[in-house]
Amino acid sequence: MLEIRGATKRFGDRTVLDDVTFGVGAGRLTGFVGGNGAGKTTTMRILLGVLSADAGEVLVDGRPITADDRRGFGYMPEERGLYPKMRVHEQLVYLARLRGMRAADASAAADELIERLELTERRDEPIEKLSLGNQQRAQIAAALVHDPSVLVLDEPFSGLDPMAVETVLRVLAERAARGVPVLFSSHQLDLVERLCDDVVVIADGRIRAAGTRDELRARGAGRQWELQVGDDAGWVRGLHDIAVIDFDGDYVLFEADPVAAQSVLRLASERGSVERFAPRRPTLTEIFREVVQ
Ligand SMILES: Nc1ncnc2c1ncn2[C@@H]1O[C@H](COP(=O)(O)OP(=O)(O)OP(=O)(O)O)[C@@H](O)[C@H]1O
Repeated sequence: MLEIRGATKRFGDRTVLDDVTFGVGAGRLTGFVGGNGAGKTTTMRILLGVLSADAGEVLVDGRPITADDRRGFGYMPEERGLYPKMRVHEQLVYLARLRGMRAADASAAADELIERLELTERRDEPIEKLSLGNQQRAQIAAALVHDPSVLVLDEPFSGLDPMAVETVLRVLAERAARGVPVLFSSHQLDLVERLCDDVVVIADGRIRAAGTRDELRARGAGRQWELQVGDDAGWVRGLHDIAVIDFDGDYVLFEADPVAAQSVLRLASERGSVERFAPRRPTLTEIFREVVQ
């Protein structure tokens, strides 16, 4: 378990992180979402120790983090940092050796990742000759090659095509399944919604929501309702204490408190058959919009 507690960071007189607290559980894929300038990169740099916080602490398994813990981390920084002239396999072996791996193990780990990330045909090409998407895959391989105990990845999916997203996701999910806490930032809420076990939302340097993906979605549930009736549902639009969001013949999506929603259901069943009546769980994008307001 990786945790950050009460982290505050100021640049000059600007507070860019304000009492940031959240955890990344062992074996959990945790998405870190927030708009431009929200504080994701700054938080990740503090987790990695490349930036120090003005207040707060970073913990591993409940105790203060050490330099030794950090040596075991895998990090994909915002400013991608591979050597342009080095060849992919050579680069990965070099990085793994820096982290103390034996030459044969480093080479085997590099080859395994090259295969898993579908870079086999680029194995011996210099990084600078690769397409941007392939450079990104090589970056991800660089973060993983020394078999890290924790993974912190800044926008690992940006610039990847949908097939590459799936490939990278499989590799990350596999690491998480081995018990590694995985934190990654992303602007792509649809991706986070699909991929993550847990979600942390940051805006203006403050954590606005954190929890399992399903908890977050359930939090927003209970206000929107879907009703499908046997014939025309137009009468719902004439009701007062509800707000119709979407209407299509025999279907209506509306916002209402639970009591008002129940009275809509009662009216509907008095009028005829009710095919479906259920609360609608909002998407992560909707939750995000709401919590960052
Ligand atoms: N070294 C610095 N000096 C001054 N301000 C900084 C510095 N680094 C970051 N900031 C400011 O801190 C705020 C948070 O930046 P940060 O890079 O953490 O956001 P982010 O959520 O990663 O954004 P993005 O999604 O755009 O990368 C921004 O307003 C940024 O301008």
